[in-house]
Formats: sequence, C-alpha cells, structure tokens
Amino acid sequence: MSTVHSTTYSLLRHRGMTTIFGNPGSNELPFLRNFPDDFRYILGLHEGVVVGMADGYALASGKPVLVNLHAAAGTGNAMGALTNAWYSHSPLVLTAGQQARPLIGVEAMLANVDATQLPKPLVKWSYEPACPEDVPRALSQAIHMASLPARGPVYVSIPYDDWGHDVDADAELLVERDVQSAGTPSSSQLEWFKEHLAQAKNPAIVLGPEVDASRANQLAVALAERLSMPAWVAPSASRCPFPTRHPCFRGVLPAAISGISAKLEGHDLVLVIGAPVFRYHQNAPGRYLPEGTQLLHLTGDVQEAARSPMGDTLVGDLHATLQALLPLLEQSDRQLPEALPLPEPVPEAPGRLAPETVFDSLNALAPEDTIYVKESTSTVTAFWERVEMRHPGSYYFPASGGLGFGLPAAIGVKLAEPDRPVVAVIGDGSANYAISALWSAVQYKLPIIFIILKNDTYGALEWFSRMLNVDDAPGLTIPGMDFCALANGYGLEAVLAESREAFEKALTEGLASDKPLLIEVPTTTIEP
Ligand SMILES: Cc1ncc(Cn2c(C)c(CCOP(=O)(O)OP(=O)(O)O)sc2=O)c(N)n1
Ligand SMILES: [Ca+2]
Repeated sequence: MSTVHSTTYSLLRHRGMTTIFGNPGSNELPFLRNFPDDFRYILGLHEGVVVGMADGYALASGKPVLVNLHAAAGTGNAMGALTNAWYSHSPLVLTAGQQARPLIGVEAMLANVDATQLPKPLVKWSYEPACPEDVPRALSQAIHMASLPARGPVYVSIPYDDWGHDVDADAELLVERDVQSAGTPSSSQLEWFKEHLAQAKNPAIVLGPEVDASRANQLAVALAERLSMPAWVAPSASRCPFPTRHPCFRGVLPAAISGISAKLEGHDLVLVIGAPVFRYHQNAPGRYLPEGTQLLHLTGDVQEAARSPMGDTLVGDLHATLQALLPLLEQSDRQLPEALPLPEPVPEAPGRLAPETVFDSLNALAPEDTIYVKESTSTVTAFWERVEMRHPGSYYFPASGGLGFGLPAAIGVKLAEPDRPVVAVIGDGSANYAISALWSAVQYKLPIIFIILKNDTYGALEWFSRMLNVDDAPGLTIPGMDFCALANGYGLEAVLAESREAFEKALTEGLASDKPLLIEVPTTTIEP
C-alpha cells in the first residue's frame, strides 16, 4: 500500500527534485526516514543559509527546489532569505514540519501556530493540508504553483504524523501529472509592438533579470543590434541579461527616478524587457521619464505589469515573444552604438588595495565562463565596469537586497553548475549574515572561491548617510574581524591577501584547486 511518504518521494523523483536543502528538527524526522539513495540532502546550519543555498540552486538550474525547514522557528529564520527568493521569482517549494495533529490546538512545543500566515506575503501560496491523505496533492499543487508564471516560492506546513498514512491508488495519478504554460502574443499584439518600435527615432532597451532567467540573452542582443539600440540593465540588477563588453551595452541604470530619466534623455521610446518598472532604491524624486519619451514593457509577471506607474505593458512568455517579434523588425540604418571605453586602472598606492584593483585582477585571471555571486553593496558599479560577463547565468545579486544571500547562494549555484567556476565577491558586512554557509561549502567539497572585501565598514550605508544628511548614525563601522580565522573555524582554507600580487597568487591557486578557498582582502572604501 502506498503511503504519504512513498508517494511524496515518487512525486519529487518524477519532477527531478532529488536535491533537498534543509535543517531538521524532530518534526521533520518522519519525512526524512528511509531517505532514498538517489536523493541528496544539503544541510545548512541556519535556515537563512538553507534558503539562500536553495535560491542559488533554483536560479542557476531554473528548476523547482524542495526546502525542508523546522516548524515556526525555522520558517522565521528563513524570512530574510525569502525576501530575495520572492523578488527573484525563485521556484522554491518550502515545506515545514508541523507538530502532530492532536497537539497543534493545545500549542504543544513546536506547534507552528497559524502556519500558513507565517511566510506571507513572501510566498505565492501557503497551505496546511486538512487531512494526511491530501499531503501528496498539496505538494503537487505547490510544485506547479512555484513553477508556473510568474514563478515564485510557496509554502506547505505538514504535520509529522501524516507521513505514515496510507493513500489510495489514485494518489499515483499526481506523480505523472505535467502542467505547462504557453504565452506567445497574438499577431495583433506583436504588430502593435512592432509598430511602436518601427516608428521610434531613437529607441533604447532596458533589460531585467527575467531575460537571463529565461535564457533570452542572445535574443536581447539580436533585438538591440536589429534596432541599433543602447542597452541598459534595469536598476538594482540581480542578474546579468546582456554581455557587458558588447558595443550596445551601457551599464546598469541608477536606482533613482531622476537618475533614470537623466540617462534616458533623448530617447523617444524605452523598451523594458523582463524587469519591473522600476526597482528604485534611493528616493530621488523627479519625472519618471524625459519629456516626450514613451515606455513599452514586456514581462511575464502580471503583478509587475499591473503596478508599473507608467507605459504600456504586454504580459507574455519573454523568450517566445522575442522570438516571434524579431523576424517582424527591419534592420535599422542607425549607427550601432560605440562600445564603452574600458576603465583606467586605479594607481597603486601603499596600504590597502582599491576594490577596482581587485576587480581588474579578477577580470584578468578568472575564466570567461566564471559565475559571480556578488554581495558587496558599495562596489557594484565598479564591478560591472571592470569585470566582463558575457554568458547567461553569470551573475547573481540578492534580488531584494536582503543580505546573507551571497555565501549560501554561491553554494547553491555551484551545486547546479558544477562545471563552471564560481567566485563569490562578498563584503565584510554581508558575510556575517550567513557566515555558517562556509561550513556547508567544506562539507560538500565545493571548489568555490570566496573573496571577502574587508573595508571595516558598512560602506553602502556610509554613502546613504551622506545622501540622507545623517552624519551621526552609530553602527556603521565593523572593524576587527579576522575572516581567515572564521573560515578556519569552519574547516575552510583561507588566505590573507594584502597586495595585488598576493591576491593574484591566491586567486590563481584557488582557480586551479578542487577545494573551496576564502581570500580575505583588506580594501579601501569606494563611492557606490
Ligand atoms: C538582512 C539585511 N540587514 C541589513 C541590511 C542593510 N544594509 C547593510 C548593512 C549594508 C552594508 C553591507 O556592507 P558590506 O560590507 O557587505 O558591503 P560594502 O561595505 O561594500 O557596502 S547595505 C544594506 O542595505 C540589509 N540590506 N539586509
Ligand atoms: Ca564592508
């Protein structure tokens, strides 16, 4: 007779969800009983690490991922990481062990009271099955909800006395189920888009993370070249949707209303693809767009479409839409934009390395298919200017700015992309939100290079303080940390690199190694 437990594992196996990220408690043990040999359990020592790893894995693989958390406390610890997964549209299926059904009402220890409310609003759907027999169907619904557009995390709370229950033969019907979505626009919708683009005298294109997530990068390049458009990356970039040395590439737009308007001055049409309009950050009021500029928007996310403050939006499958649109567009006779000039090296001076120097060395030594997981907030602009990224899936940054993403996400990315080099570039502040991820990198023998940029400060906040005229905020300096000692404490090899030569030597050795390595680099501070 099939049980809730056996049917669940058959369902997960059929969906290819055999890598489970988790941190167990007693509520989760009956689910983990007889753990199948063809599954792998990736342990994180804190649920922020668990969800960060799962997020990186989902973003890099593009597949739904099962996460197993411990009741309410584990779900609460995961909420910071869930803010990123929500905004990066990560198809995470979060499960949390619930107390046994007879003990939930009396709020026995480990009862997850009002479980379905806890993860909201950072999940598409949350559910606790009304009876054990409904658990496999609920998990099937969760997998399809997480995977269907717009993709995103879901949550299922499962009482631990459900796993041993028998289920009837029809539960097997769930295992084979497949649910797909279409999304190609109609010919009239494509014609409407084409007309706007064909009439534009000086269009620009703005590309968001969904272009990279749907592997539409080369279609975006073809579109920019077809219409000779400058290509900007949408603000607060969490992925890299366009090759950064391409002649059309213009960098990342500032995350400010007035700043974006200034950059788009002179363009009569702005085509935004695969990004919300827009992910502003600093509050810098101004006109949303320059006078006379129109905005066209293509997204797979109905919520992004509905909440945009301007422009006309088409909701559809990005890849299918661009593929259908391109053949309708004539080659523009406008001059292709000139490539941006390469930035000059920063003159070397005694003392700490400039982050720009670290990035120039990284760009010179890292293989061209390296994947970067970035979480040093004050060095984002310098990184995009100096480190070339040309392939899809080459860059990940916390999509809601929730720190504690970088270290664990690098682990998830490496598990999903074992054949590509993975380099994490993490600020000394950010590193502390999920430092125990270093233990998981060692345990699973993942040859990731963790570069810690140590400027002894929350650099980005120092910049924000000046911008907000707050000149006396406490808690912005973080001196006195020894990341090599912290790394060694988790069993990780580490090197302190206080010169460009030392950094380049450590990086070269790390890239050739089959083990993880942490490189601690004392640096100067930088304007974001
Ligand atoms: C979970 C969490 N806590 C606090 C912050 C606030 N915060 C903090 C604390 C930043 C400083 C990060 O410092 P860092 O050392 O990682 O990088 P830089 O020095 O390059 O800015 S940037 C920022 O928005 C956050 N984004 N997320
Ligand atoms: Ca810092």
